[in-house]
Amino acid sequence: MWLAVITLFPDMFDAMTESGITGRAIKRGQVQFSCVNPRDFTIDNYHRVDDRPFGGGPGMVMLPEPLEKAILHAKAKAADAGYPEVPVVYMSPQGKTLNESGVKQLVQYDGLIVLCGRYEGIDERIIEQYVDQEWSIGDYVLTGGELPAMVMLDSMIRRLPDVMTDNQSAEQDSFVDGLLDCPHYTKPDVFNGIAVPAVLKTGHHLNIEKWRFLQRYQRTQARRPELLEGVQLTRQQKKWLMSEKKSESL
Ligand SMILES: Nc1nonc1C(=O)N[C@@H]1CC[C@H](O)C1
Repeated sequence: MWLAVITLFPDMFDAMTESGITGRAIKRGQVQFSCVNPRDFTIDNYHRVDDRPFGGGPGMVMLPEPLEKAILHAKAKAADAGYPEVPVVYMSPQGKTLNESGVKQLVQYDGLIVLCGRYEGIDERIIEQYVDQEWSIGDYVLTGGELPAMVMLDSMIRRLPDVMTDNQSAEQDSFVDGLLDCPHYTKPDVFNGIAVPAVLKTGHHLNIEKWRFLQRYQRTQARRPELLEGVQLTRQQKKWLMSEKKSESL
């Protein structure tokens, strides 16, 4: 996957490119990643990238010209790399709230240009002319779009084929089928007097699968009941649920 991030703070992305599973995917060439800094496209002596908002009010707004030049530069780089049609995604609280289905949609693209705002945001005319999708990581305001971009890109990169090894599989993640994740345990058998649930040590894979499903269903029911509306249970899961409800009613 070809990725370019337009940001005034490219060094922030070292957290994603220099370590972990995302860093490994980039080093392996599974992801081509680069940053484009709008400040490199300024023409004034002060390298201005922002100015005061028309109509007054607090804060500053990112100037459209450096952003336009940075976007066009990123599009040209993508085309040179063999990706002529790369969507531009702008991270903003006004965007659609990112969730697992949004990640699944975004990771289908061959390439993406991610635009990170700062200050009060960017000139609206850039959004109107160049932004294809606006995405938000939640209803709160941050100082910049860089952390939201890293959150979104992290969730996308881990879903690319062969990025996660078998035992890091993304298939059993939370939300992958609409349910929250089950509890996880590792050594030691007893920690601070609390033992690992016995079923997990039986080696009986079907019983373990049943236990994990019931834990996920009950945890979702207790913490995020609204998620259950979109859950499609398998025949086996419905049977497990029925038998659990019967045993509870006894
Ligand atoms: N929540 C979010 N999800 O994506 N982006 C944000 C976010 O708060 N962006 C900041 C708003 C002003 C500043 O320009 C950057």
